[in-house]
Amino acid sequence: MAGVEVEKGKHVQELVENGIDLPNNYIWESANFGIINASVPLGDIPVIDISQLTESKQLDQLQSALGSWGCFQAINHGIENSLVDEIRRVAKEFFQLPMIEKQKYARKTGEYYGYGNDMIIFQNQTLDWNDRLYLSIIPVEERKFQYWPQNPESFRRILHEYSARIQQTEKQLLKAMARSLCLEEDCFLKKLGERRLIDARFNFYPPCPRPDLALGIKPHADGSAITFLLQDKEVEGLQVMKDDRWFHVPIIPYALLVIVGDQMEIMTNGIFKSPVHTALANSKKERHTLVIFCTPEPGKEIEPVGELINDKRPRLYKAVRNYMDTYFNFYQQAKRPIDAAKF
Ligand SMILES: O=C(O)CCC(=O)C(=O)O
Ligand SMILES: [Fe+2]
Repeated sequence: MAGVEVEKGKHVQELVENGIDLPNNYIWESANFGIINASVPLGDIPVIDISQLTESKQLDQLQSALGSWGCFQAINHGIENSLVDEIRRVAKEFFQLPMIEKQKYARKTGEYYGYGNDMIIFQNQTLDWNDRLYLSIIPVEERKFQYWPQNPESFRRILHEYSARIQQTEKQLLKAMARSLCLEEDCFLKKLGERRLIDARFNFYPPCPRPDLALGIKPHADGSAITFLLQDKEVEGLQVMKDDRWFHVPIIPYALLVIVGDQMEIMTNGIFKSPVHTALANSKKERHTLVIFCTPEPGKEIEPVGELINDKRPRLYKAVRNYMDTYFNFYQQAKRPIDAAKF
């Protein structure tokens, strides 16, 4: 990925603090997957107690959720409410720091990690109304601590605890996903590799002067295997597409929204769906979310599981290595990035 960024823009927060009108490069003529619409229906997204995934009823529920919505609200995920409160608090405190303090962790042009805003990859790209802090959390030895805030003082400790819990949940869920498809339970874990990566992306959406014209995050499908999204406790904004229609994702304050990523769609030969989703901007309230991306070990080749290819279901995807390299080429086109991996 390094080197593809053509230019680095201003943080959204700086635009807001300088009181300027919405710049042209944030304005969507019409979003690729439909126009911005704040009045879509609330989605009936399945809610699954993931402490019960040993039971066949819950496994059936899981399979059905991931094959239709491509996401579900996980409750009883093993991360205590107090830790969720803590991570929300330190994230908010970080984004409230003066710009000069946050800039100590600034993302370098062309790199992923650090504090920054939407990467400018195309000359005429429409930008997301969002600032973010992007950190690699697993494997622990590969953390780039120069980007891990030391202010607020407890940030690193709390993120470390959260990472450990997420890592357990990821493993448990990847096994359950395999079992729900009658596959050997380590099947996805092996495909993704021992040294697979987990990244954290703290999203901050400042209030936006024209939420009818700008988007918090453009429509996209995640390039991960699976994603854990901790929504803002109070402020809505996330929409997910199902059968070509948009739905609001309801807030369940301590649930994690588990989203199928493109790698999982490839491994399951299209049985699990990597859904297109977007986040709206909000005129009055700021919004914070924490997104955890679980991705394959770098260089691993990802392809459909053999057992999921048969006469009724021909192979849909090629083997793909370093899928994220192709990801941004499709980022802003009117098709899902995963189409790059189709035959
Ligand atoms: O913040 C949200 O609600 C969505 C974020 C998201 O989809 C992402 O960071 O990939
Ligand atoms: Fe996403």
